[in-house]
Amino acid sequence: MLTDAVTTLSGVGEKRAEGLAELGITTIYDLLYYFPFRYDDLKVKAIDEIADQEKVTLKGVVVAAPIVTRFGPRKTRLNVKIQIEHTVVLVTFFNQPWLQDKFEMGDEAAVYGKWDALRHTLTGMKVLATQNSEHPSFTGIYPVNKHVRQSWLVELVKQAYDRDGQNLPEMIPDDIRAKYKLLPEQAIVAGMHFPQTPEQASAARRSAVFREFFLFQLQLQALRQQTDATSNGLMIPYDNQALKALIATLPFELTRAQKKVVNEICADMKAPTHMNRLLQGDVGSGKTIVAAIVMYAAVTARYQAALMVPTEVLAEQHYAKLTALFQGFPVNIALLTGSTSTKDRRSILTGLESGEIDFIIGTHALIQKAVNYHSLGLVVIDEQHRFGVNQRKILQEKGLKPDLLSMTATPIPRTLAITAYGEMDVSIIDELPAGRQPITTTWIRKNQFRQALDTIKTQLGLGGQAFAITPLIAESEKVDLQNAEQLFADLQGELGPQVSVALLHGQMKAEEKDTIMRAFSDGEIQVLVSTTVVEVGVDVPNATVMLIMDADRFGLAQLHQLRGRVGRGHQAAYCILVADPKNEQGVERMTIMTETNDGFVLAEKDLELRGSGEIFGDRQSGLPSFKLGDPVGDFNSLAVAQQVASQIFAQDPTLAQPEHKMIQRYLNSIRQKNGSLD
Ligand SMILES: Nc1ncnc2c1ncn2[C@@H]1O[C@H](COP(=O)(O)OP(=O)(O)OP(=O)(O)O)[C@@H](O)[C@H]1O
Repeated sequence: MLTDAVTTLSGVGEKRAEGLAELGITTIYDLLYYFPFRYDDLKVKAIDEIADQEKVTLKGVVVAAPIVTRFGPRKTRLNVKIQIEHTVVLVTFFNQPWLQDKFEMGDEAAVYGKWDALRHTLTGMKVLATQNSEHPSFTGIYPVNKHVRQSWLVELVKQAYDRDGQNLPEMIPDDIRAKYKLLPEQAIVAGMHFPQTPEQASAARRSAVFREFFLFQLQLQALRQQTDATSNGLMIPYDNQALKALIATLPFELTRAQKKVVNEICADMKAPTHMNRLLQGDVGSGKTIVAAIVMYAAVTARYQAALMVPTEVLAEQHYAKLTALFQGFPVNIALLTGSTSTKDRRSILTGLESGEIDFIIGTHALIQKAVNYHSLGLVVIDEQHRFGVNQRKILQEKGLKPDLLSMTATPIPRTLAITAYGEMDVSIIDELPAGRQPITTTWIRKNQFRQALDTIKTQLGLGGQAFAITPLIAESEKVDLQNAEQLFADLQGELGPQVSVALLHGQMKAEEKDTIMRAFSDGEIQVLVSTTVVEVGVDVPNATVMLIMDADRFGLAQLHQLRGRVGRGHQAAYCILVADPKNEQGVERMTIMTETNDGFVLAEKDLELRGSGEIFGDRQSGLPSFKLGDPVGDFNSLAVAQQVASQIFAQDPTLAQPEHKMIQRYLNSIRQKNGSLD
């Protein structure tokens, strides 16, 4: 059965089951829908057919024995020459010295890698068996981990498919499937896992992407139905005088744009309709204070307000800020995250239920089953694309259908926003607070690193602080950490012991991260070396330098977010991108970063470049992330899925018709899965 555990398949022991669970696979169904993220075409090609940078397999005779050389502290290079007809090709493998044993002079070798047409060299990625007729030449590559290897996973999928592939329920109703020429489920699964040709894979992908969007849109529709059902939502009659009193205590004047959006949001909250509003504002435009003001509005009308943010670092920071802001005001604020102690948690839960706590700030800990609210009237979600629809839905159910305000720093076009999030109103903060100095962005090559050091030294001399960021390379946490540690050591060495440099990374305990962030915020730490845990929302106005290593590995939206961590005070600020881009796109991204500070311009460019699937890690794109589909590249599919899902709900609101039974069951199962997050 599809609901059986993967352990019912042969060969799945405890360790492997654990490894699979880490990948989100616990049942046969999960396994069958765990798709490759790309395909490698291992077919051997002739040299003159290969395009520059294309990934290909070359087969030839080893004509020079392999040589391993070391460079840098822990890096190696393995060179081997193979002859293909009359051409000798140099193949280089980085950091895989053990492959040396795979090459014998005079033997035939097949190597898969990336072709450099100019130099006639191949950067090797893997060595293939030369007689591999039983292995298909077109193979899927899956995200895996140390207990789950590619080849084993493929075998396991086959086993599951042979056993249960014919039992897959059809999620997409027949008429829709026929109308849009979509494959049935079994064909989707087979085509995604075992395609013979690129064409078969892309046909399967087309249907699989639609299916993914369709299921997502069904959830959006369910959420919408729920909020519509209370056709008159909450009326929050806030106390305008109290708001004015709060605003009067701020150390700055609100910008015109901030005043405008506060008015829009407050009017919406006061109206008897349900609020579903998106607040867009570029990095540093002052969204947090807007959130604080409208949350206070809810409190003055005796409702509770919740602020949900994507990381603990951010939750801590907002908590500290809001606590300071509301000193002297009758507001009881609490913080709830995954690392809140059991004792504190218990008293917070009691306080929320009794209504004693007015404001709660936290991560997705806020939607755990055990959390009950007394009178939740307003929910603010920061960087909503980091949360799933269902997580939003659960938070909604926890209150009296509270008003909802989502915040994002990424300006996405309205049609795209609506299609990706459902119908909503949009408020925009279109100006930055007065007195901000533009950030000067420069792009340097790695061998010009000295220049970056000079800027950092000068800025530290002026009393400023610096961030130094290394990218997350999802394939290996170990390498990420190594890179960050190396940069930390380099900077400490260069800047000398009188400068306090600290390292912050994703694998640290929340408490540790928090202590470091606080010390940086208080100016005790001058240089903070970090993996991208500081990317969103961190606010340290005294920081004036943002150094980003391997900047070409980031997408534009993410670079803009990172850059937005500086230039938040009155001093001039600098963003230094260090990168040796490997292709045109990388060069283009670096260049445009140096040309504009405007988030809107960058967002447009980002969407334009995304189409080609170039961007590395798009968590900052402001859009929900899908396993397969790309809301930009596959926009049409997303739009059709929305249309179809909304028609289904319009015709059959209770999903009682037989052809919608599967959909109803699916939505219920999702609900149960996420409803028990504890
Ligand atoms: N009207 C204003 N005048 C001066 N400073 C302001 C104003 N509004 C906010 N600030 C300050 O600007 C900084 C950035 O504000 P905030 O953290 O709210 O930005 P944000 O929009 O949330 O940015 P991000 O998306 O980068 O997190 C803060 O230090 C805040 O105190």
